[in-house]
Amino acid sequence: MVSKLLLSQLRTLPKPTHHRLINPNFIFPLKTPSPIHSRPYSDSPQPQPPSPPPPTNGNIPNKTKNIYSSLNKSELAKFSAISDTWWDAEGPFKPLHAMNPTRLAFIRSTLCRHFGKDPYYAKPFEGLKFVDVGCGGGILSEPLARMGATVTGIDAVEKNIKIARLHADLDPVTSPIEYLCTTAEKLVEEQRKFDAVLALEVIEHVADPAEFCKSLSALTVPSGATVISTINRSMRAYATAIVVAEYLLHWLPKGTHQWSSFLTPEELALILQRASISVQEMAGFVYDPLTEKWYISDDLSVNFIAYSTITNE
Ligand SMILES: C[S@@+](CC[C@H](N)C(=O)[O-])C[C@H]1O[C@@H](n2cnc3c(N)ncnc32)[C@H](O)[C@@H]1O
Ligand SMILES: [Mg+2]
Repeated sequence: MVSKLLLSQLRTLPKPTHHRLINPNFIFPLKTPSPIHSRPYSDSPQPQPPSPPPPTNGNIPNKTKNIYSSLNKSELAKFSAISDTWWDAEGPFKPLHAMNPTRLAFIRSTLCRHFGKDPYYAKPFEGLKFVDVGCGGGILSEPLARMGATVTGIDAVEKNIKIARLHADLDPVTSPIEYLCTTAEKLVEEQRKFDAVLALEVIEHVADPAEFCKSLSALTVPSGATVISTINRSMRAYATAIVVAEYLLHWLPKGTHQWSSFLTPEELALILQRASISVQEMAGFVYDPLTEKWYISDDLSVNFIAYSTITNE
């Protein structure tokens, strides 16, 4: 009976496919270092890299301006459909709520070290400007604001930004958060700069991770830091983050993640390096089903996070 139920759940499971970075149709300049935005950012005409490959998988083409767009329409539709559940700790974002204390511990420790702040102080990030790229309903932006940061939260889904705004306005400590429905590349065009740029669990949902990292780099001040988390493209991640989390335990809606969109830690480090970002520290997040808690670990095989700095070339 149980095995029949499991089989019926697994029948619709997609098989792992090639990652887009190794997909022959995906043009990734492996040999020649890609031209990177100049720093400081200038909107005067710059030598332009060759046009990106035509968007696939629902990516939104930007024909009018010929600028890169990180938007992947089908990925955004998934988040739009569940936007009203952001603050339901038992809903589809349960894993992010559960992971939040652990990832905030990593952020507090690495960024306090980076900015020479006291991690034991209640508001160590006072005086620093942070941008939370792909902020969703604000479950990371809010604790960052509580730790004293001046936070801008951006998301491409309008409904997410509305939820984030409503929730932040419930508390005077979080109400100063600036929430914008926009993209990292648009903020780059506006020449916005931040001390720390965070994009947690977003890169696996964007149209082109390498270009996305260049935008994150361009948003970071030269002495700043970036923090990126995602899921490793390992068989273990396929088994746990997709088969178990989506198909067996229903923590996330089926189809939330495409295994082929995951990056290995090495691939992430490589595309960050090409965006003038140098990884300083990586850590894994491991779930313990007995305590139902997430822990920081050296095991990068499923969920992992990277703290990086800007390289001054
Ligand atoms: C898994 S959620 C992560 C939310 C938040 N960073 C966190 O960890 O709590 C991914 C978010 O990224 C947003 N997103 C996806 N692609 C985006 C893009 N190209 N630009 C901005 N936001 C994007 C989605 O709308 C969604 O809210
Ligand atoms: Mg994700």
